[in-house]
Amino acid sequence: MLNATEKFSGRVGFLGLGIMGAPMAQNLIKAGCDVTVWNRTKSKCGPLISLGAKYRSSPEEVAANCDVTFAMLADPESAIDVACGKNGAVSGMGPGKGYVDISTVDDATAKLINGHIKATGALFLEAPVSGSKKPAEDGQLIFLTAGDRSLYDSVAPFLDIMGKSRFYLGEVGNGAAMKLVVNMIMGSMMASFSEGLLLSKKVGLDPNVLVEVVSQGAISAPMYSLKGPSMVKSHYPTAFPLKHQQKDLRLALGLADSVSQSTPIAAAANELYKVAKSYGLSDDDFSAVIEALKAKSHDTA
Ligand SMILES: NC(=O)C1=CN([C@@H]2O[C@H](COP(=O)(O)OP(=O)(O)OC[C@H]3O[C@@H](n4cnc5c(N)ncnc54)[C@H](OP(=O)(O)O)[C@@H]3O)[C@@H](O)[C@H]2O)C=CC1
Ligand SMILES: O=CCCC(=O)O
Repeated sequence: MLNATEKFSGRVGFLGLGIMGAPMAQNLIKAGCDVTVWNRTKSKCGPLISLGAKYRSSPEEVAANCDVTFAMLADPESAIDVACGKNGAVSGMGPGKGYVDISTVDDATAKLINGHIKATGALFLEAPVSGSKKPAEDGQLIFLTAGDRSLYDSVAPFLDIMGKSRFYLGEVGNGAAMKLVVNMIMGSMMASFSEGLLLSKKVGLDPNVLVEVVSQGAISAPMYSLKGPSMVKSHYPTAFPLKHQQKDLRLALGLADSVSQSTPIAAAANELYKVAKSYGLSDDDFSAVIEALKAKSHDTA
């Protein structure tokens, strides 16, 4: 089993090589880690194999051949399937091993996977991340972890390759909850920003100037400066897929419901993302939510 003094010497598995998983695994390889990859669509493993990664043909085989296995999957369904399904990672786990799920899921999913992993004698850590495609490429992610403290300590050197900071939040479920609260705020912020861009244009202002004004004041956020100029041009190059933002709002609303917390702004934002999905924008960046508002006001400019 890995420990903090055996920096980078353990065998590391990585399941899920999408927008986030691929650059995260790449950073581990570039740092000299012994990485074995698997992805549902095998072709995405190619570039990482070229960089030195090993390949195994199922999550089970990856887990069986690695000390610690990371998973970065789309949603609760895929996270459960890859961990607990046929030839899933659980089948290859056992005492001395660890499973770290980085996917954004709800607390019930994190607890379910934790239960299956722990039943094998292995350790479990949930570790969803804040930060998008570029921070993943730059090793600047923020890890929101919870679960087995000893696994957290063991994998800290790997988290530090992929990220700039890490939080340990205690019981399994707290990582998912923190991530969902953060993304609930983010989804509402983007919906509100979209309304502002369209309103500024409708009243004859230059939305590019609005972006500049916002960037200099108290509501400045990197997200606005980063996405605003493209949104003005109706360009939505995908960093965080809109379908995932809507999934996170849906899960956050479920979390709020479970504790009878009122979240009317997030609920309204969720409806907008659902409209955007119905327009075929699921795989565009989540900033494409602005298109839902354009259609509502019959403004296609
Ligand atoms: N993009 C971002 O900015 C961020 C995303 N996240 C979260 O990270 C996770 C991954 O995001 P991202 O990389 O952007 O997403 P992508 O959609 O790019 O990648 C999703 C990954 O999940 C795999 N997958 C999907 N369904 C299944 C399934 N049924 N069985 C097996 N594998 C499956 C995909 O495999 P395949 O290649 O075969 O489709 C792919 O590897 C999500 O939970 C997202 O919410 C968190 C922070 C930032
Ligand atoms: O889950 C996606 C988060 C994107 C970000 O934090 O920029």
